[in-house]
Amino acid sequence: MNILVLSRLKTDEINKLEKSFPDFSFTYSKEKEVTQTMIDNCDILVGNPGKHVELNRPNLKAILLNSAGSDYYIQEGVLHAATRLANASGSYGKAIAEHTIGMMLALNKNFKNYINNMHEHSWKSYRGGKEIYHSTVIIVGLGDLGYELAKRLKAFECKTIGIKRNVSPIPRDIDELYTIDKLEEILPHGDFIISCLPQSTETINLFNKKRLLMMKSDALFVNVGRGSAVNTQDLKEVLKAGHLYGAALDVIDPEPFKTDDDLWDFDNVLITPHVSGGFEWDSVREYFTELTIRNINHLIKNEPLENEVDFNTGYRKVVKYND
Ligand SMILES: NC(=O)C1=CN([C@@H]2O[C@H](COP(=O)(O)OP(=O)(O)OC[C@H]3O[C@@H](n4cnc5c(N)ncnc54)[C@H](O)[C@@H]3O)[C@@H](O)[C@H]2O)C=CC1
Ligand SMILES: O=C(O)C(=O)[C@H](O)COP(=O)(O)O
Repeated sequence: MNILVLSRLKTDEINKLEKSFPDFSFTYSKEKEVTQTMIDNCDILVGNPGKHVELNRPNLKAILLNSAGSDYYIQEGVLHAATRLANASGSYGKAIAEHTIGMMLALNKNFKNYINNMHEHSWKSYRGGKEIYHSTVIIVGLGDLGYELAKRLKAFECKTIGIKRNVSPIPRDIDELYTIDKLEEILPHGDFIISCLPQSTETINLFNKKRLLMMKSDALFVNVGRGSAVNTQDLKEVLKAGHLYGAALDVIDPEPFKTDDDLWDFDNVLITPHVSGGFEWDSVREYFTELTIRNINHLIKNEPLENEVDFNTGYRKVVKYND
């Protein structure tokens, strides 16, 4: 079996992977440097190849993506019908929970202003702010990202409300769980609304003007899922009208975000360039390496893959929480 690895693993993780499958041959490449010959000679692809190579090839038994999102790969004709697809959900929650709490605090506690003021050596203070303590946090798209966040928000004594597509048993650290049809009923109750939604036909533009205005006028909106869930123009209009405490966006539509857009200049907005989860974080690489080993073993035994992507919904068939 030939395994082509594009993911940015470190030496220890590569050794672990190779030791688990001593009879297999491993090839490594950077995502952008992968060639068609490499693709055509491999059985299992680990990572996310770019659009410059043709993936609709019968030799590809499986692609084990290193992203949780699989938006591109599920499109009609991108993969051969025989190719199985798994995503990397479970890998990113811990890193993204820290980033999300960091963004919340940066806006709530005026850190964004204080950092700006340091450039001017200014002692100016701000009286306003917003506490996370005892607040109600609504997590829309409750999967790995949302659950790892909820777990950490319990240290702030928050009430956590999860919203997902299908009903399931209520996970620990989630106080209330609703399906997406209840979104409009729930939105007015949140002090913080966190979108962890995948991109799908159902989620594109979900946060439009009407739903943004349903949020409390001092709610903080955070997006760490996919930018397409939020109508950027509507968000700008709502913020300009003085509604919402602010917005923290690690993902935004479009990406990269236009340099001349005035949203960059809003005092109550924090934008990070889609960096909350990444392979520089140990937690991400560690989980992903173990997941990859488990999935190659599943392939050998012809078993269903962990995180196998459902081509209809665009995310994994079974959502598991990692505790
Ligand atoms: N900012 C970043 O760097 C990253 C962003 N992501 C994005 O976050 C998404 C979520 O990742 P995970 O939590 O790992 O996925 P997951 O598969 O663990 O959870 C996704 C959750 O979203 C819910 N969902 C899907 N469609 C929905 C809908 N229409 N309405 C309500 N809920 C819906 C599902 O029920 C599921 O519980 C990924 O698909 C990816 O697009 C993931 C990793 C990194
Ligand atoms: O896993 C995801 O989904 C993400 O957003 C990653 O952190 C980055 O994914 P790509 O931008 O490489 O698809």
